[in-house]
Amino acid sequence: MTPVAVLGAGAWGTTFAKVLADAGREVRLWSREASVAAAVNEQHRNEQFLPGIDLPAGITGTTDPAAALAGAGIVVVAIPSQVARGALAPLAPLIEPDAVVVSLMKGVELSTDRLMSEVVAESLGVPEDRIVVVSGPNLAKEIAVGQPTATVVASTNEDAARLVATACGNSYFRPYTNDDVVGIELCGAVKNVIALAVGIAQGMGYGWNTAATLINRGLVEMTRLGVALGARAETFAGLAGMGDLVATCASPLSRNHTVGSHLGQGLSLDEAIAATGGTAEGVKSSQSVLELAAKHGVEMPITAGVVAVVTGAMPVQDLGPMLLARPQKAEGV
Ligand SMILES: NC(=O)C1=CN([C@@H]2O[C@H](COP(=O)(O)OP(=O)(O)OC[C@H]3O[C@@H](n4cnc5c(N)ncnc54)[C@H](O)[C@@H]3O)[C@@H](O)[C@H]2O)C=CC1
Ligand SMILES: O=C(CO)COP(=O)(O)O
Repeated sequence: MTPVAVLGAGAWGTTFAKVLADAGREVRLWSREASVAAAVNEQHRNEQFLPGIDLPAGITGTTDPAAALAGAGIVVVAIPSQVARGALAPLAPLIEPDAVVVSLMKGVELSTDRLMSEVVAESLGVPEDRIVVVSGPNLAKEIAVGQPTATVVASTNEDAARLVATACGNSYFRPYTNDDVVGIELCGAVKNVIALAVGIAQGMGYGWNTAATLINRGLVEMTRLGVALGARAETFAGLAGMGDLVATCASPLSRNHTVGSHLGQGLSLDEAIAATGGTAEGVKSSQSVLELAAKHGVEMPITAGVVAVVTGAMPVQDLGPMLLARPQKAEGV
């Protein structure tokens, strides 16, 4: 078995490295922070991004991308979506010619509206049949302590999906394969936007009826966009769609939910992001998701409302009244 390289040693990159190591793989974890790489090697810890978790000895930290990538048959990318292209492009010559590249990222690139599988393929020069995406109800802090969960491993190439599923499946992490890459990626990106909306509502003091309404109508609008982009409607009812909506919209561990909650309590966007810490992808991806929707003539009212709030075009108190004032209609996608 070849080693696995994980690029990005944040909360999820480090946790996924642990998942792989617990599944028996040798893992090289590339970090841009020398202190993180040193702590992984010397203390088997990453206190900066994943505090309190002991990491297996099978994970080696490095700041040298060549050392991480040499001989790696699987390369996992866990870098925030908006900086992924710039971070990955210089690494293209270092990727092994037959390596499978896995995106763990849940966002859509601003200004290009590209999905992360497209960003990875373009920036690393890897063909679509060697790209895999992993998405599901996967809150890093729960998985890092071994709580059971499932995920979806998606690729247009079934062999590549199986390779990655075999590499990461262990006693607490259960992967299901899927060939609907576009659908799985949209699930991951749009659920973050809906989690912002639910967080806002809960921060304003609203309860579970409001949350359930946003989650369910969020599912409808993410499905509508997905179908317009060629995804299968049933993908959105699966783990990466409904499953991750439940996890992200309900858990205080979600950074997107937390940013939303701070906004609902009256903090400014900058204050909400600072008070949350970590990467809340929905803040920027809400804008690229809405642009994608506009290009395809798809209506996404909750996403539009979140964009209006995070761009400062609408006060947070107006989000609910705006959504409820929309014309009545029949239920359905
Ligand atoms: N944390 C979680 O529970 C989950 C996160 N994800 C997704 O994984 C991706 C990464 O998220 P986290 O690891 O949680 O973020 P994080 O905020 O914990 O860590 C971000 C990591 O990216 C690195 N980084 C930032 N800018 C960089 C650059 N320009 N070049 C190289 N490295 C850079 C940081 O050094 C850090 O290691 C996001 O797309 C997120 O939506 C997906 C599932 C679960
Ligand atoms: O994607 C996640 C859970 O599946 C993590 O959500 P946050 O990025 O909102 O923390």
